[in-house]
Amino acid sequence: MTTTAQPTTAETSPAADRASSRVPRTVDVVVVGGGSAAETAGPRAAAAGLSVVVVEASLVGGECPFWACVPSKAMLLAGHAHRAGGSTDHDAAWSWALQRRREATAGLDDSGKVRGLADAGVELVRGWAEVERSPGGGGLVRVRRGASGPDDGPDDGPDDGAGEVEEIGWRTLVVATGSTPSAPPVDGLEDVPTWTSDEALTSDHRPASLVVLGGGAVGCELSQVYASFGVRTTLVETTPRLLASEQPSVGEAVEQALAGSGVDVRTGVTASRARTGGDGVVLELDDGSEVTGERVLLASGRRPRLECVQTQGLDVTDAGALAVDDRYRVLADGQPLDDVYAVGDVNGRAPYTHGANYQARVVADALTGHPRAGDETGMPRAVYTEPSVLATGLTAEGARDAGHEVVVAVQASHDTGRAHVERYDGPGTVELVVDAGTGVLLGASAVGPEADSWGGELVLAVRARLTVELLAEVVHPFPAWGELLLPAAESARDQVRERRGELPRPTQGAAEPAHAAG
Ligand SMILES: Cc1cc2nc3c(=O)[nH]c(=O)nc-3n(C[C@H](O)[C@H](O)[C@H](O)COP(=O)(O)OP(=O)(O)OC[C@H]3O[C@@H](n4cnc5c(N)ncnc54)[C@H](O)[C@@H]3O)c2cc1C
Ligand SMILES: NC(=O)c1ccc[n+]([C@@H]2O[C@H](COP(=O)([O-])OP(=O)(O)OC[C@H]3O[C@@H](n4cnc5c(N)ncnc54)[C@H](O)[C@@H]3O)[C@@H](O)[C@H]2O)c1
Repeated sequence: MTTTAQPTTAETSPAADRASSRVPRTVDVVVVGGGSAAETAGPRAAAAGLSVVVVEASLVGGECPFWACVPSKAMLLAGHAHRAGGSTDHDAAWSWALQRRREATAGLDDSGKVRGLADAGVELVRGWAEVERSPGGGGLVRVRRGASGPDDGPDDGPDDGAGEVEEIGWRTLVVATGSTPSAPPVDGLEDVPTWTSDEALTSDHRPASLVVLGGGAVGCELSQVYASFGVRTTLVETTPRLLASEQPSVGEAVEQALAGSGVDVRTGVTASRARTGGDGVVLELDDGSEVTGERVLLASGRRPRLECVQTQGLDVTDAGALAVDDRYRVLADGQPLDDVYAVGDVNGRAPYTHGANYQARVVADALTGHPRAGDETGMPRAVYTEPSVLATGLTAEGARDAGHEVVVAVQASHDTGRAHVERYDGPGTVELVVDAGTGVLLGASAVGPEADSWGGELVLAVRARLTVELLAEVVHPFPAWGELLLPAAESARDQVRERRGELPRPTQGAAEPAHAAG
């Protein structure tokens, strides 16, 4: 991300502050990083009467509204509409998609969000923060005004305080610095044209062809975006299937959907070398084959941003995230610190906007005198391809690792009233992971049109630790997509009953014949 934000009237004025900046003031809470997590935690703490400063080096709102969730969804929806319309005028459709993206991202203008913080009583300081902890608790942040990164010099924008260092004392620190794209170790990659998702979601350029490296959420979503607008798109994924951390039915269904959108999906192969040639870039794969494209889109994961606390003796997980306990207090030498929290992507536990927001709510409660443990049971994982994915809770492997004996029910069906009405014959897959003894739903995934919405029922079921006995009795309105859940719930229920030696009830089937009339 390269954008450096300019100050607005809602921010503290560096000129006015210059004198006072020599005498550090101390506030109750400093939040480093002004993304989703900060936008949730900051106003809640301020509403309780705490003095709160948010330090942001780039745009207030962080990744989600400007470079990630929002532009990618705008492009996915535009691409879906274009495919559904059947037009081959990709130029016109692309222009319209860019227009939709600009509207959705407010043209990369964060002034509305800046006003939101100010209205909530949160002070914003623009610049790059570095943290220092004091031995007795609390500490300082040093903010280099106008700098957007650790190695950036001051910019020469209208911020006449650019380059100044302001010190602000904190009683409690919340690290909410997010994550940044990480490039895989592929020889020659630094010498060929590449994009990260940040660049792909801000560029107006529609390449003739693209190689997407990585088949996680970013790779799947952005492959479908580009293929929808006529870009020859190849997706390369090391593991044997897409979305490999989910149950197998998820990746299989999404692969079918991407292939249907024109993506050439190559799984089980790793890029070993990149060179210029072909359409621009040639990527040599470890099975001896090659793929080419105008450029490579790096969708191979992200790493937490720890620069601001690097020298402060905080514990880091094997995955490079700040280690936290279940109250999101940061660990040092294995012990939680009472005055340092980490929320959002930087702790690596639930790297989604809703994950950041949930953790921030838990921490805001602690800051305002109501400490509690976070419970991420049922945290949803959505992928907004068409059809979309909603997964929650444990996979079968995760459940077994946690000591459960599991039954798994998988149902792939588009035989519902809704599919009939919408003439939909793509993937419609529900997979349930159930504790074999108790029948409690431990994890679930759904792939189908609008699964991100109707799959919410599975999120609630896992969070509330409901049984499949109950789930199989839930009635869905006809003709709603939610009817896809019934066959899987009944199958899981019957498997659990069989194990207990009880006779299975006769299943009724999700697809009532009424929809087939005529
Ligand atoms: C392409 C893409 C699509 C995505 N789509 C979705 C989606 O649809 N749904 C979903 O839930 N999630 C999605 N995500 C994930 C989501 O964007 C992140 O989980 C979320 O933005 C994390 O919020 P955060 O507050 O932890 O960090 P961020 O939003 O990254 O905010 C951190 C902020 O900290 C600032 N910062 C860092 N270090 C410093 C410092 N030293 N000083 C000052 N400021 C600093 C950064 O400038 C940044 O603005 C997507 C991610 C990508 C890449
Ligand atoms: N809808 C959403 O909520 C959403 C959307 C996009 C991203 N995100 C979040 O953004 C983060 C980053 O997503 P991501 O998809 O970049 O990361 P990821 O870690 O989920 O997936 C990266 C994939 O790249 C593959 N890979 C790594 N090196 C490779 C190589 N050399 N060749 C081929 N494949 C390689 C990995 O096997 C993995 O499957 C995640 O935390 C994700 O949850 C969320």
